[in-house]
Amino acid sequence: MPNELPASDYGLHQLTLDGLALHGWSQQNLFLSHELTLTLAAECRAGALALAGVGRGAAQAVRSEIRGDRILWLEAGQSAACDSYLQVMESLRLALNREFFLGLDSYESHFAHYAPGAAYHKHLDRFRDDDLRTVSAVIYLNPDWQVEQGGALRVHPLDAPSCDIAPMGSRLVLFMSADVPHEVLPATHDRLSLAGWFRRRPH
Ligand SMILES: O=C(O)CCC(=O)C(=O)O
Ligand SMILES: [Fe+2]
Repeated sequence: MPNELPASDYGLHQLTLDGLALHGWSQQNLFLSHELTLTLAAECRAGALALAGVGRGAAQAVRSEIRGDRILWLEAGQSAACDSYLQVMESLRLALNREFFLGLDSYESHFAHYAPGAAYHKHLDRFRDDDLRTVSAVIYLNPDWQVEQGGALRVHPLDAPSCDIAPMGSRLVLFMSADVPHEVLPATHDRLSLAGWFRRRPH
């Protein structure tokens, strides 16, 4: 297809899309280039991240016993690396729409830093008053992560036993925001990521 950006330096695999359709979630290693992952990790470390809230709007509150990460929302133009990442995710949005006709029309994303011991209890990525978040995407920014360091994303698919995914650098995880409960287990080391949500058009 001419005029189309590659999904990333390493490319989106058809298997990743197939897994999402079949099981409601999937993962792919080496989704971002090593170089882009390192640059984004450095920006995440240097950024002014703030404790994340739980809930939405007026009901939002910091409940660090439920959710212990610090976050920084991304804006277009904030850095060349963030723009490269957003471009990769734009290609992913188009691929998801082409494959599944989801009508995804935007993407929102933030850096996240879980300090050692921080966790995020089991939840769904949907708010009671906002059902537009459709596909969740997490990319990890930890180049030398060891499984023993913990910090797994534990997904709880409806039709299968739960599964732990280590937050390895450049790894992408996709899941259906409304269908797949998940949690972040505490780690012994700083755990960096970019978390984001493809939103569908309101009906
Ligand atoms: O970092 C992860 O693995 C998942 C984060 C998450 O569930 C969220 O931010 O909603
Ligand atoms: Fe989540």
